[in-house]
Amino acid sequence: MPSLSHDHLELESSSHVPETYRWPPSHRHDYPTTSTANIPVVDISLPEAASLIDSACRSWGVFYVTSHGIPSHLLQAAETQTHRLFSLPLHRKLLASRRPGSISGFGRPPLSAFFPKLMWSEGFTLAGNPLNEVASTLWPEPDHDHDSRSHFCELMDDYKKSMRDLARKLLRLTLASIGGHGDGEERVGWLGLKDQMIEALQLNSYPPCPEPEKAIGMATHTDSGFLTILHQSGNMEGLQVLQPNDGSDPIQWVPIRPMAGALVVHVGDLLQILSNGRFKSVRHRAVVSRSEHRVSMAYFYGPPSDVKVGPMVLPGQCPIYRPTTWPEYLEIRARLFDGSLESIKISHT
Ligand SMILES: O=C(O)CCC(=O)C(=O)O
Ligand SMILES: [Fe+2]
Repeated sequence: MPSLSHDHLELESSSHVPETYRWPPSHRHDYPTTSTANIPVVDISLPEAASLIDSACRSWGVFYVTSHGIPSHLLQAAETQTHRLFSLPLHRKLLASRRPGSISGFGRPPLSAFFPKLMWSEGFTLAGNPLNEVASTLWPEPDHDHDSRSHFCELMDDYKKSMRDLARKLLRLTLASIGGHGDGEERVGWLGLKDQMIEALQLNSYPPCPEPEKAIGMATHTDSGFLTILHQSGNMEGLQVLQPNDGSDPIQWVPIRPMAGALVVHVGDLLQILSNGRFKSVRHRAVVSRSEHRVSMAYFYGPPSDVKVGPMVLPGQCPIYRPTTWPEYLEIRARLFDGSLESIKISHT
């Protein structure tokens, strides 16, 4: 496989999509794309927010959240920082490359390993490592880069804190509807382990593509944690979700367009496990544009690393998944990818 730097040069300078990025039509057009669909919108200030979330997680596995309390200037400033990071020279970004076995750093998304072609994107994962360590790699000159560094750290810190609070609120509302009679939260001791919940911030950059119909920004996948909160560049399409097949509608790709004042929330695999299959993790992907440079910021939220997540079941129900920790589940995904949830199903025959 060509080196990342070589790929990147191709990405930046090409007037066509090189072979290594050219996806077979069967991958890109596996299902038709629709232009309209009623993606649920949940105003979390409403008294009925928990039941709206329950319905959204059961039907779509994705929803827009409004009244989330995160100021638009913070979202905008974090987006600007993301653009700044990706516009750094390649050699700087490569200094912060993801090391083997690590989640953090610059590079292709780990899910690349499961696809025969490369994706038209760059990613940067901020997970666990101190922000100033990352920032001093990207902006190494102590005097000249001091402001860039501290600005980046302050903003990303604020952004992560706001996302953490929102994710916690959303998870509480979600738990109210599983495990019976609103007692979900008391039945999961780990939600009290506030500081040990695991988070990761994934910054994605999708440069303009000369032949967008031949490339894919991010291939079809589900997210692995409980919830993902996604902010995307305003007025730029890219994210699509696969409409779940409820037997009546055909399976189709549905664009999740940016909505002013709203963030996008995805149900991840661990929430599907926790809810014993009541909620479905949403399959999604990102497509690219001929003229626009889109960025997105995905905040992943999950349990403390040593907590086994198993189904919360009502009396008389059987658990359909065996308990797993997030790191164990990531190991399974690294081997089986799409088959991971199926592989931890309990057979009751
Ligand atoms: O860029 C997007 O809209 C999707 C990003 C995504 O799915 C991810 O980072 O897991
Ligand atoms: Fe995702």
